[in-house]
Amino acid sequence: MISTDALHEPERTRIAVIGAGHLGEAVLGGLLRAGLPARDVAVSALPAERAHILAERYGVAAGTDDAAAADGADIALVAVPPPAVPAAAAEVGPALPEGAVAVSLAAAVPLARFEEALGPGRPAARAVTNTAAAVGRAMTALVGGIHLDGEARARVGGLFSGIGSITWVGEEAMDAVTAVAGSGPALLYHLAAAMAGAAVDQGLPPGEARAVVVQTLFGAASLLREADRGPAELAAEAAAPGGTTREALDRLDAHGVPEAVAEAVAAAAERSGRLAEDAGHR
Ligand SMILES: NC(=O)C1=CN([C@@H]2O[C@H](COP(=O)(O)OP(=O)(O)OC[C@H]3O[C@@H](n4cnc5c(N)ncnc54)[C@H](O)[C@@H]3O)[C@@H](O)[C@H]2O)C=CC1
Ligand SMILES: O=C(O)[C@@H]1CCC=N1
Repeated sequence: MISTDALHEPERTRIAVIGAGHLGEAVLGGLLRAGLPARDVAVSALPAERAHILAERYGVAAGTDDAAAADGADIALVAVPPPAVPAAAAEVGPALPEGAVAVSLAAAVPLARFEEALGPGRPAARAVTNTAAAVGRAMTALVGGIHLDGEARARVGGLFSGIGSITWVGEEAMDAVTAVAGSGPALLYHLAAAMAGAAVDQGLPPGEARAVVVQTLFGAASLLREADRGPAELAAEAAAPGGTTREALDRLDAHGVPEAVAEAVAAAAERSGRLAEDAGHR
């Protein structure tokens, strides 16, 4: 009897991850966690030992050949360092099947440069995402290329929606988005480390301090996401007149912390612009 399983198989989306370092692995892990079958993923990573580790860890096909990973993929995610993007794209573009989409996850590299390296007519997009993809909580900003039609746009949007939230933006917003969505998690980890260290100074055991800080950040982020009030109102609600929170907020303001955060974000955005200039992309 002929098996009809194939007739009932939901449409597959085969994914290539080109360059699986910190970000590529986070996205890979998030996609698998969201239900993408490992058999539908091909990874290209350097050096060969890294590819071997990823194959063992995730049960995916992994090697060092970008074109081999892209061959047969519906969507190729290019997560190599910015200077390596043009060469990787030149391998990936010709290897992808007709209609398949290439997405650059690299900071700074303009979409037009990525499209040029992929070759003529290739549907493409640029994404800024972050390592919270690993737990399905990424923030991803997407820019669509000139050959990305509505169907392909929906496929790319759907893929990134599986690992967090998405927004489509104009490319002029990408330096700012890179500073906030890309670099932002590290700013918050930096803050978390300072808070945990301070809690230890105040007498909490390190394990306890970490657990308290993590749940506090998680709770605050969750409330911020769900409440109908913004961050200033939520801060005011937590700061009773003459109380402890007011004391702490006043100290942060006296040290210019809001200005320092603004300066840090501006520096990251400016660095994103300079990265592109240094690589001759602007
Ligand atoms: N780490 C992060 O949180 C974020 C990173 N990005 C972007 O993602 C890209 C990767 O960043 P990270 O993962 O942090 O760097 P990483 O250095 O951890 O990973 C890059 C990986 O690409 C590999 N590689 C280089 N050329 C390759 C090629 N031709 N084929 C296959 N693999 C190749 C390297 O061996 C390395 O393992 C960068 O373009 C960065 O701007 C963007 C947003 C956030
Ligand atoms: O630090 C970087 O350059 C990358 C891009 C945004 C986050 N990480």
